[in-house]
Amino acid sequence: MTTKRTVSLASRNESGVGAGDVTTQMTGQDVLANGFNSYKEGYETIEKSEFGQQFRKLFHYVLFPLSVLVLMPNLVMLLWYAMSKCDGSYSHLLSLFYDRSIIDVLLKVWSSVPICSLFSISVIGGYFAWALFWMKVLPGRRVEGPITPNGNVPLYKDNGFLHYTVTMAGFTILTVILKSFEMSPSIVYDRLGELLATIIIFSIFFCLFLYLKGLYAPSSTDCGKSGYFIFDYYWGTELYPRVFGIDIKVFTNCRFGMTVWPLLVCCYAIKSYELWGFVDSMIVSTVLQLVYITKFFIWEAGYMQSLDIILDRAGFYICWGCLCYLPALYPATSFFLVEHPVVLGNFWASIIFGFGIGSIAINYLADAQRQMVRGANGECLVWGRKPEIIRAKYRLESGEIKESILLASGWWGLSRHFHYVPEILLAFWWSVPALFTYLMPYTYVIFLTILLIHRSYRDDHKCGKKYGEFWHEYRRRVPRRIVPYLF
Ligand SMILES: NC(=O)C1=CN([C@@H]2O[C@H](COP(=O)(O)OP(=O)(O)OC[C@H]3O[C@@H](n4cnc5c(N)ncnc54)[C@H](OP(=O)(O)O)[C@@H]3O)[C@@H](O)[C@H]2O)C=CC1
Ligand SMILES: CC(C)CCC[C@@H](C)[C@H]1CC[C@H]2C3=CC=C4C[C@@H](O)CC[C@]4(C)[C@H]3CC[C@]12C
Repeated sequence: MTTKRTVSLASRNESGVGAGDVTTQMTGQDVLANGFNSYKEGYETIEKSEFGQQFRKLFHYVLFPLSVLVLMPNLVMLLWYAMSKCDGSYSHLLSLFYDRSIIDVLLKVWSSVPICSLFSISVIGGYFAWALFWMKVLPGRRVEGPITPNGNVPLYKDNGFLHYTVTMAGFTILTVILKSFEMSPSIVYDRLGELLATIIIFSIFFCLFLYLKGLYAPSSTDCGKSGYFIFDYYWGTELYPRVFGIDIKVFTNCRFGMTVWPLLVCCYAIKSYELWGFVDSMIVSTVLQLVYITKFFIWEAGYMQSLDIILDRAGFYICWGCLCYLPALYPATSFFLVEHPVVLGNFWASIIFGFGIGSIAINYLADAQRQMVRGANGECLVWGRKPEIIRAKYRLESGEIKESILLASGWWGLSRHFHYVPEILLAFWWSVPALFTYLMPYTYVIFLTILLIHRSYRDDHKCGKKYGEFWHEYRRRVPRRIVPYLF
């Protein structure tokens, strides 16, 4: 409960905001009572019985995270095995299970590669050293992340794009040097299995370290535990852990996951070139992925305001996910194309490329629009008109009332997560060069669709809790979740 103090929450005219604002006049107490409680009530009706509550708790804190912890490392290795040893065919992979038990198949897969070999330790260790070095020394403007529920404002060095450029340049130089020794970075394609196995094992211990660090030496007050070890290990115990000044989530998500992805895509393209020469399907898919990743690094400061950073703690889900799952799955279409080259011809290659670039552009514009409106405090034009905005109030843990802008026009007026539509489409466009004979090249698009639908619910839940009645007002104005008029 907050102390009963009156706060004027609708200083619309004082702040000089335009016609699209919500004109709600409430006290701080009213907002917190009406907004937060109504949301909570809706949530609590689901948990009617004592049994229901207990089961929900058990599922949320133990069963679900435990399943993810057990399944994901094995699924990553099975994905690699299907890609490299089963001709990219899931039915071929499934046929292994006909005459063997699951354990036998998993043993076969894991034992087919050396774990922690000198090669894999050198490659992964070498990349870690490279990324940490440049992350530390490259300059960048200081960017403030959004204020956390505990009132902390995390600071970042915005050197992601520079880091990406230096790394891609370094990769090009390394490729030339290796060539003079008759070697090639395509060895990464040949030995991906042992690299994945090694990083999986390393990351499991790394997440344990993060769990302990959050409990015994947290970097800020945005930390804590639920009391369930499995859940805390899976979810993390700290929002913004730093080690020797290195922001762990920036490292795992951006300097590792998002940077290793383009490196792998390039290694696979080189392998394809070595096998077949120039193949247009590989080129289209590779260039679209590289444009998308370049866009990500241009927008990296914006990523610091996304769910991964402001809501998800540094645990197995995000850190293990970005160290292992992302490098295995996200470039999977390129891996597939190495052994399944397709000649598209200029016409289809240009059509696919054009749609891919269009989708990337719309996704970027939607993300940028929201940031622009917030940055300009609503004093700007959206699609040539004054933006419709909601000045949404929320309360920090300390009880302090803050204000944020919710944009309800432009891309954000079409649906509440319209930017997910081009995000899914762009992934489709870089997968479709593999055509439709196999399911494998669409694994990422399928995963992404599920992830983003689930994420839209998570975000609604988070924003409903944070903004209460203001979020409901936004939902009334923009009723569709992702697809305009439909869903
Ligand atoms: N390829 C992949 O695997 C994935 C890619 N993505 C992409 O990453 C990017 C970021 O997406 P994501 O992190 O999911 O979420 P968003 O960038 O949409 O961030 C969600 C946050 O934005 C704020 N917000 C919500 N609605 C509005 C509004 N109408 N006006 C202003 N602010 C609003 C809220 O934060 P606040 O608390 O600040 O109000 C909300 O929690 C997108 O381009 C997405 O497509 C996302 C997930 C997976
Ligand atoms: C079950 C888990 C192991 C699954 C782990 C999933 C994570 C690897 C991914 C979850 C959300 C993903 C991302 C969110 C937003 C992004 C911005 C976009 O422009 C680029 C991709 C990404 C950084 C993306 C990366 C993987 C996730 C963190």
